[in-house]
Amino acid sequence: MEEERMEPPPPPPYIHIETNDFLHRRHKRQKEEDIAVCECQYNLLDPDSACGDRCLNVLTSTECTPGYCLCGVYCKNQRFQKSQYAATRLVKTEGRGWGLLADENIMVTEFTLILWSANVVKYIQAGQFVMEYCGEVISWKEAKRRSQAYENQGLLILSSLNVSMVLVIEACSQPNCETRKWNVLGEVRVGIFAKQDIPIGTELSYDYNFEWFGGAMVRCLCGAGSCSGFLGAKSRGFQEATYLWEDDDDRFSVENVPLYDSADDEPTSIPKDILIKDEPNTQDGNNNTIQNTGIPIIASSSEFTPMNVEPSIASSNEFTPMNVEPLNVSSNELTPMTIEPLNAIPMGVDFTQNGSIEYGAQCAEDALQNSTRGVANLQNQSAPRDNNHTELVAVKRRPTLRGGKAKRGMRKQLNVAGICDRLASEVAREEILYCEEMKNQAAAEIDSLYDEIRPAIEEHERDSQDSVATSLAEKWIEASCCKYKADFDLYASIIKNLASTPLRSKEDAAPKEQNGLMYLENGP
Ligand SMILES: C[S@@+](CC[C@H](N)C(=O)[O-])C[C@H]1O[C@@H](n2cnc3c(N)ncnc32)[C@H](O)[C@@H]1O
Repeated sequence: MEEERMEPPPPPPYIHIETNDFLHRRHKRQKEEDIAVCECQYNLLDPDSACGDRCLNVLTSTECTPGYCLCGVYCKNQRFQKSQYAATRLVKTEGRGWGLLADENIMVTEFTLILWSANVVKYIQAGQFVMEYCGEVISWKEAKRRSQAYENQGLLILSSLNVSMVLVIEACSQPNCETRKWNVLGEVRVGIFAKQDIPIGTELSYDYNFEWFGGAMVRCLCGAGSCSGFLGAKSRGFQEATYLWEDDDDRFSVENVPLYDSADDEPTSIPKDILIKDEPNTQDGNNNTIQNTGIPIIASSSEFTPMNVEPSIASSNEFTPMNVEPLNVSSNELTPMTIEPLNAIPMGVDFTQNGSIEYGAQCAEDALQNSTRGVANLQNQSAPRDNNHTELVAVKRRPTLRGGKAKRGMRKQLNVAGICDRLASEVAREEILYCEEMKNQAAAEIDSLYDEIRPAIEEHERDSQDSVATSLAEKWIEASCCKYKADFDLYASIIKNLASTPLRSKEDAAPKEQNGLMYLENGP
């Protein structure tokens, strides 16, 4: 990175700017009650006393407000306001256009913060302020519009003559600088700070955290060992465009990010009195385990075949055979079943024409629909073969689109009432309906919470600087977890009961028609 001092060729004409230009709103005025006043008092013998590293404002990345800081003109915590930049100079780089060199030794100072109350000593590194990152401040909407326009043009055009020197700093995967946000007179401002000592003559760099929206892919020439090859290569857009994606590849979907060890969870939130109704458990220890070998499972119509679902650990690409243990029970008996928590994303079970079973990771609704269909199809097969029974049909996977977004639109509405209608056991129906009620409540709660936080989100999007309050974020996370848990409980309950509860006989349950579709038919 070290380059010899030489006179650079003249750069193209530009106007050097040192303030932000707000395009979508007025500049914020700091209210008096929002002014943070530190406790520093200037001591001639200790220059660091005037808002140095121990200043409460410095420690919270807030600049002191002139007229309110007791250190007056000695206050050292007004670097953005006074444009106290490090000395730099332009340099023409090899293949990367113009860059910026340190024109003085830029230092990282280390200091100690003592948290007296907890008696904890913590070291914090404070890098020297290099310069402010300033330019046009635009709304998210405008940012999206511009990125779309750049994408359409296939290139990035900096059409403005107004240039902050920061715009010349190069991208690097092992940069010597970083960006930090500071609160300056009520506005958030972004600065470039040294991450390490930078000797004079060294080129400055920081990680752009560049979001790639499409268009040209720019090869990164930073030369760092850990370089990812292209500008924006770490961004989602770039990765989606360059990785090989397959159906059901849910790498980025939120559902698949393991957040906690579910072994610590309570098994279910369904009240015990609903789960343990005193219907007899007729499981008789039948050990006729059928391994799934692709042979269709055929049972007589009077037999009810509960499924024993073993806990399975599967990635979306792995095939996990499932043990199906047939049990002979009379249609009036209920065999409750325990489903162990799955250490995997929800499994979709597709029954195909040749009787083999396909497993695939899908979203919970998809899994449920397929399981429901699978069980219905399985039961179709249970009647004698010579009576024009509906054949098992090949289940075509719906295409999974990138990012999981489009999948949402394709989800089918779950017909809980229809499923319940087919079950002979009152307890099973009650349990499923209870779970549905819980799911609806959780959905209503998250909807009303969204309405509550919408103003904060909109404000956040407008200003792109005020964080959503932690308490709101916590509420949101809690409500989301409740919603996921309620969803899971409902699906688990349906799968369990479909697998373990006798169906109502044809006489009991006339086929239900909805929107021209027959649900959960047991055959003619
Ligand atoms: C913010 S500008 C930096 C100033 C630029 N060098 C110039 O002369 O205008 C970002 C552009 O610089 C180039 N650039 C910056 N860092 C780079 C790197 N590590 N490898 C390749 N090109 C880089 C890319 O063309 C990028 O779009």
